[in-house]
Amino acid sequence: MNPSKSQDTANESEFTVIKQAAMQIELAADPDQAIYNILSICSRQMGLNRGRVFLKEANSDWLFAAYSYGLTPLEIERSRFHLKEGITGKVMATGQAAVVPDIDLEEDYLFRTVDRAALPQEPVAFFALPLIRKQKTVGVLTFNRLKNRQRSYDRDLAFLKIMATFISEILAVHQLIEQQTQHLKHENEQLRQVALGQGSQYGIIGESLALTQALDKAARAAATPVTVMLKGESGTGKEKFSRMVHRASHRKDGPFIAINCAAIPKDLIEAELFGYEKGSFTGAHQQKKGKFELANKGTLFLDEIGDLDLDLQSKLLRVLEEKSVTRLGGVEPVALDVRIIVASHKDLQQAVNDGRFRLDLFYRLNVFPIDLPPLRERHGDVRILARHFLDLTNQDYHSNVVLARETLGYFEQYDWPGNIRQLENVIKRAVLMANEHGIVSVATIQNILNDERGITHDTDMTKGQAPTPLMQSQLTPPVQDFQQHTTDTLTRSYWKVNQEDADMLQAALKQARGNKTRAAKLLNMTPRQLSYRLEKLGI
Ligand SMILES: Nc1ncnc2c1ncn2[C@@H]1O[C@H](COP(=O)(O)OP(=O)(O)OP(=O)(O)O)[C@@H](O)[C@H]1O
Repeated sequence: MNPSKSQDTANESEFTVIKQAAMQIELAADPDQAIYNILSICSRQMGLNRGRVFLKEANSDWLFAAYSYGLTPLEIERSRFHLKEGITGKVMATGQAAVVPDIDLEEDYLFRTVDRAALPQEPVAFFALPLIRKQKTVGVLTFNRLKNRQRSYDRDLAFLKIMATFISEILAVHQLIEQQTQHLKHENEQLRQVALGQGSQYGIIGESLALTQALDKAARAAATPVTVMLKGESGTGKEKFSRMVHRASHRKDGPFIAINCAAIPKDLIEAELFGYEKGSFTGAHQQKKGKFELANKGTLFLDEIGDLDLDLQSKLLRVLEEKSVTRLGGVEPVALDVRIIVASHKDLQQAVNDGRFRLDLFYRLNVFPIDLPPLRERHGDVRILARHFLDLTNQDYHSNVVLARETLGYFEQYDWPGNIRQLENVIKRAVLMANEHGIVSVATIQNILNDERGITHDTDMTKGQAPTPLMQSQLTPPVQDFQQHTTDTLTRSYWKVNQEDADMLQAALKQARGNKTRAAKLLNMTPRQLSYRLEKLGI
């Protein structure tokens, strides 16, 4: 071949190799792969063998082969040089490239990595180039090649300088990615801790993204006087969040007053909310402050706001607009300084569309909505909550019950229509029904859930349709007064008394050694409710 033609071909193939090597910079996120590819290209296409990239070990004066091509694991392990040792050490110290034309004639060549016998018998050359970043030597790139080849040392050196630049670039980009990832991880962890800390401080347990987002919003709302609307299915923690907003706000030393608009008979709720003057209606024997007045300088939580009838809705709107309340039968308005938090498991927008909720009131209340996720969307939280409720129940019952591993798995795939309240209730019941070894099996949980099949969980928030009221027990004792009524309604939500509950009542009695007051406490009901149920069930 004529010499200039062969030179052209060599240039062309070198250019192709450089292009291939340059493309590896795109892989900088995976430096193992990117640098391995470059060292492999150098060996296979340029005859530059046993490529190694030496970097400094953290907090030591030793260099090690962080990346290599064509070396055995043992050779890689032996590739360690002190900063003052050999040619590699010199290049690291001086930042100058070194070419050893014949390693057998070079005193500083240590033969540490590869035995001489393992190399070709003919003379072998060695190249060592500094890897430079911001004028600092950060590592050394080394190769062997046969001494007697057509390509000049200068030409190989020039080519390797380009490779060293690519490798330095890859290391730098990788370091940047690592730093940024670490920074983001750190930031994420801090945010997670803040959100978790916010929650656990207020007894709100869980780590899921959906919950953390809700916690973050609640924390923001707490810092302002804004009206908050908590939206979520029954048992998702609306009351718990309302307490958090109050306690995290500057009103925390003021009163927190909660009222469940659905639990109070229609004809009594107005007096409950706004108060009344003595003699204003039959039975009003003395003046009474309403919830608004009681919540002055604090927070008023109006739960199930969607259950207020239209007439009361307009009265409520007036109070909110005028920031004052006039007791029933009174004339003097009382000025109010109250943060309002409302909650509804109903879709209030739908209620507005259906003409069941006033649009102007909706706008006044829906200033800062916070969606509370149902348990089925809080991935990972079911396990944490289950363990949390188990600990609490074990403490309360002085027991040491554990959940079988499969039980936790079963919990995770269950839909939890009654959300956290249902999970809490199921755990309490499960502790009472654990086997003689104190283990709760999946079968026990299935029995408990089967018992509950008659309960209609009101999930209007997700379905956007008219709610079906929670099934009330046929055996509900007569209501004594508002307070009792409210508490009873909350406790009763998951109590559907039927023959199947007999087992549980008996288990509680056994655990309480026949003491009904203690058994009632274990079951989260009043002694009167327990006696009533025992009587009806003929126990
Ligand atoms: N994230 C949570 N961590 C621990 N316990 C929780 C959490 N959320 C709710 N709970 C518990 O679950 C039960 C139901 O919560 P809460 O009463 O706040 O729900 P709700 O949405 O107001 O229900 P409803 O709409 O039926 O009134 C309570 O016993 C509460 O303490």
